[in-house]
Amino acid sequence: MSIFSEVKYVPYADSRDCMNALATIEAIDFFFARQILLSQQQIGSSLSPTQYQEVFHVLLALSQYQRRGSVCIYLSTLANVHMWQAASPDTEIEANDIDVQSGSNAHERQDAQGAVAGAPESFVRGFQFSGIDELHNMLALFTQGLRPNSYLVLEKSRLYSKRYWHYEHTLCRYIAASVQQATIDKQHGRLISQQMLVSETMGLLFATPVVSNNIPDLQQLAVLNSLALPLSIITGGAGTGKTYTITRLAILISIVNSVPIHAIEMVAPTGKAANRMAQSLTEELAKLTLVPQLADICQSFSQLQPKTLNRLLKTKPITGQSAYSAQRPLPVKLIIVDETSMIDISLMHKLIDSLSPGTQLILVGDPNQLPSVETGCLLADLVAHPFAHMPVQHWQSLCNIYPALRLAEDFAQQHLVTNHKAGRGVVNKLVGTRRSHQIVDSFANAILAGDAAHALNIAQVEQYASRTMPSALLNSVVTFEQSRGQVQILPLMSANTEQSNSLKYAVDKVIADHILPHLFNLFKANSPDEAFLALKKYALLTPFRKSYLGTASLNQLIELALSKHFNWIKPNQLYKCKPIMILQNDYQLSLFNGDIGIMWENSDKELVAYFTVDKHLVAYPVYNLPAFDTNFAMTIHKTQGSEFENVDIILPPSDSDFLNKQLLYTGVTRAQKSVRIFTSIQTFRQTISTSADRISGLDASLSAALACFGQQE
Ligand SMILES: Nc1ncnc2c1ncn2[C@@H]1O[C@H](COP(=O)(O)OP(=O)(O)OP(=O)(O)O)[C@@H](O)[C@H]1O
Repeated sequence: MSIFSEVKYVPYADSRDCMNALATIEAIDFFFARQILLSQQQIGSSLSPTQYQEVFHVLLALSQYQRRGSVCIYLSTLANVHMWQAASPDTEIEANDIDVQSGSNAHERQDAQGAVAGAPESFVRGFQFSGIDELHNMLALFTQGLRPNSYLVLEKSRLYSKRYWHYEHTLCRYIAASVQQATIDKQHGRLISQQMLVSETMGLLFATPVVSNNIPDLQQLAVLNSLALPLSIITGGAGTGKTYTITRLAILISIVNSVPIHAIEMVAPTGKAANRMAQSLTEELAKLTLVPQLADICQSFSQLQPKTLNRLLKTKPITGQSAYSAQRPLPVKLIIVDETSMIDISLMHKLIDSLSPGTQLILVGDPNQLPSVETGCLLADLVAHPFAHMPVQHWQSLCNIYPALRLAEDFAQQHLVTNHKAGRGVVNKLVGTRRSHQIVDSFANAILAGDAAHALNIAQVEQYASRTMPSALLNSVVTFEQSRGQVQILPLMSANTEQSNSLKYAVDKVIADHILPHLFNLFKANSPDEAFLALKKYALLTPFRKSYLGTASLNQLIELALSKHFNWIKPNQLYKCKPIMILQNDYQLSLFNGDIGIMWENSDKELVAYFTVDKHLVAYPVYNLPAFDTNFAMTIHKTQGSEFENVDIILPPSDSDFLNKQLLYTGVTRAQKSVRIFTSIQTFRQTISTSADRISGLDASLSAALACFGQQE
């Protein structure tokens, strides 16, 4: 490619020029699009220079969508759209407010404000895409001209990077093969011959009947259903009894399907989640071991050590290569994966690729939580597909295995079974939290439903005077307070004071009035044990790590405020009772990214860090610790999988779709008793009307794969 032709087809001199012309585009998008265009050797053969320039913009969009977690883009989302225009002047002023006060860099500003600050409006002109037919023809011609090992795939109107297309297709083929009706029927046939064993074991595992008042117990139904399926998914919100259910399911599978303990693996995406799975497993086994007939099997199950998915696959940290693959499959018969919502498409592909034929896979998680940090939102996509629902013949097979279910026939007809031909009964949904306060649960569900009116109704909003606030950033900042079934809204600061014109004043006031009283309980602790109990009672969450209202800044502000009350507290230093969070996994020390510890003196009066490992307090010398941070405030992302009695969430305004209902739902469902959200009504409404939707082709690809296998049956 000569310099001359590059200038002709890449419409920007360099990445800076491109970023100046297109708001929210980053340098990496420019280099991605340029690389693909320039590696296209037949450039100029079938498309005009103007068309190549439009293809260049489609590639920019693909890069941007993938960077934000989508697996592909639909050309229809671009058709006739004018993208990447300048933001409105109002928004820019607001963004500048934050910039001045926080000193955050451009990237963080983008997180906090939707990446609009900086370039004057006249330069941020955006790009107008053509209609769908033109776009489709252009991309079809362009991808046809690509070399066979090219980076792009156009399938129908979905444009993928080849890697993601491959992951999605492999996954859909695996799923379709696993849930073929013939496979399911065969399993049911086998289980019917073991009816007695299933029935007796269920009676030992569960204290209540499988059907009461003609309504099935959803946990037991999930267990019976999953027993027969090569692939099943168990979903539910926090505290709906997922671990309770999978512990019993694993025992039942082990007994009925004759799976030895060494052929069972329990895994989670992070070390912290695996640790938590281990704790819940231990608790459930302790209860079951009281049933004499189950004591032996519980004893064997206590040897199970939940681990991270990468640990199971023996993935090398630097190369990312796993020891297990299609060539060397995992010697495992049953794999239960917890916190599946956090798993990205590439890790899931790795797991699927390394399964031995006949391995039973059970995916567990809450599809409404934040999607994975990397690409895709697999669990939510799978749950939304019609294959989730149970076909009539599947329900009847279950009733044959477990005749007691027939008492729930009417319920099943109304709520469970479907006539949809794609239905395979793969998803088992648990409902009703057994842990959180009912009002927290209702509030979280209203957030999820995007129902601002209902959520605000639950919160009993009182709005405060806002005329003294300086900008949209501050002018309706309020506090929602919700405790023990009550929800209040309190003013962030008293109105009509000179000082209220400052964000710093507002945040200091929230810290002094609302956050410190909770933290004082931590500093009353007389031992690390008591300190850990205090940490379970309260957590302060924010969406961001950087920016003025991010964890780094809040931790500093809180330390400063605390140092005025306790003269031995020195900001940025270690001191007794300081909470810390581990930032990277250390398998040897059994410390994992997201683990929370507390600084305390040991018997030699040295300051050491205490962590709870396998339910025991373990002291670590500070010099031995992996990277860690102060932890008075933590990001919502880091608290996924943790729970606290009372939770405060700081929700600053943002134009970015980074603030969305899944993020807020995840934060709110960390609370067992009460949650307060420091925000404005406007930001609250905007957050819950925004969804963290990521684009994938899973729905279409899975339907096509199911249809393909259906024809073979
Ligand atoms: N059917 C049941 N009968 C009695 N107790 C139950 C039942 N189901 C769940 N529990 C209890 O409710 C609590 C929450 O259950 P569990 O930990 O299984 O929920 P979870 O959905 O895994 O929660 P999380 O999303 O936080 O991981 C546990 O103490 C568990 O023992």
